[in-house]
Amino acid sequence: MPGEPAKRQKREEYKRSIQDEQNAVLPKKKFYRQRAHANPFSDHSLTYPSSPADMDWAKFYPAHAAESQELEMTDAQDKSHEEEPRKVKSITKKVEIADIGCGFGGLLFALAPKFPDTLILGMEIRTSVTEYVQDKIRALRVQNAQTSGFQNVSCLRANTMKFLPNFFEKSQLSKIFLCFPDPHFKQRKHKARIVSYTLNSEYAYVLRPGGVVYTITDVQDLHEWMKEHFEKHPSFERVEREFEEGSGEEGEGMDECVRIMRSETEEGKKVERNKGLKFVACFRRVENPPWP
Ligand SMILES: C[S@@+](CC[C@H](N)C(=O)[O-])C[C@H]1O[C@@H](n2cnc3c(N)ncnc32)[C@H](O)[C@@H]1O
Repeated sequence: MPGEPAKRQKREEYKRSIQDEQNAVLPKKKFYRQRAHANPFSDHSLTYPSSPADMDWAKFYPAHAAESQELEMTDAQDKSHEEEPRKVKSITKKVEIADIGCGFGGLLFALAPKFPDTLILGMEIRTSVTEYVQDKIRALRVQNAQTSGFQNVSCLRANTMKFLPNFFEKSQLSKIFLCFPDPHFKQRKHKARIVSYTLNSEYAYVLRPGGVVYTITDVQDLHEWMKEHFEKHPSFERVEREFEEGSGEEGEGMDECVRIMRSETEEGKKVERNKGLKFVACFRRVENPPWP
């Protein structure tokens, strides 16, 4: 497209101008917009740890970094006469809440002050969108330096369909959010949906017993699909109606996170403006799934 290189250059210049550790200016979304869909099956040049223990979490949550730890020398290192033991910076607590396909991060920014003692992570496949969330987190941390606000939230680029267990250990998470996932309407594209029997087994692996997967969408067909795939999975059970909807007119008794994902996600706001419907379904990780 004519004018594309100039536009790209302008965006890059803008990003460079605000990506300063001490910059408190919030980024402008218009410089980070990107094609709506990234193909989860293509080989993006993604970096990911070979296992959760190899992840440098301190880089993402610097206020929670612990002293560097020396890793014990492996036999291989000993034999190769490596002089220096490998060092990793560890972290004082582990990520417990994951927002999968976090988009521009509306949910993350709303959850961070609600769960100040919990580490929250957004995972997003689109580069520029991830950069927006990272730049906004940096600015909010500078703005809230006095209270250490937003030190508990971070975002990284990842294709969760391929690499979720590379990031999290078994039973590490207490909550997983799947908010307004891409619907992939056509039948031949259903395999790109973020919910499937196989992927649900991965969510069950990283989620602790009693932990909850939160789903919301404005596409009824996708809602039915997510319900069907979680309900038939032995590791999950649907939560109580009150948890999802509340008991009265005002949604009294509705889980706080359901309330937040209905109102604070970018897509949730869009649906609200267009007076559309939102379908919510939440599933609890059961303690001892029945053996098939
Ligand atoms: C429709 S948007 C919803 C964004 C946000 N959750 C919200 O509710 O406003 C879906 C997001 O999921 C991301 N996504 C799709 N497949 C993904 C994958 N395999 N791994 C990580 N992110 C993915 C897309 O790039 C997109 O930003």
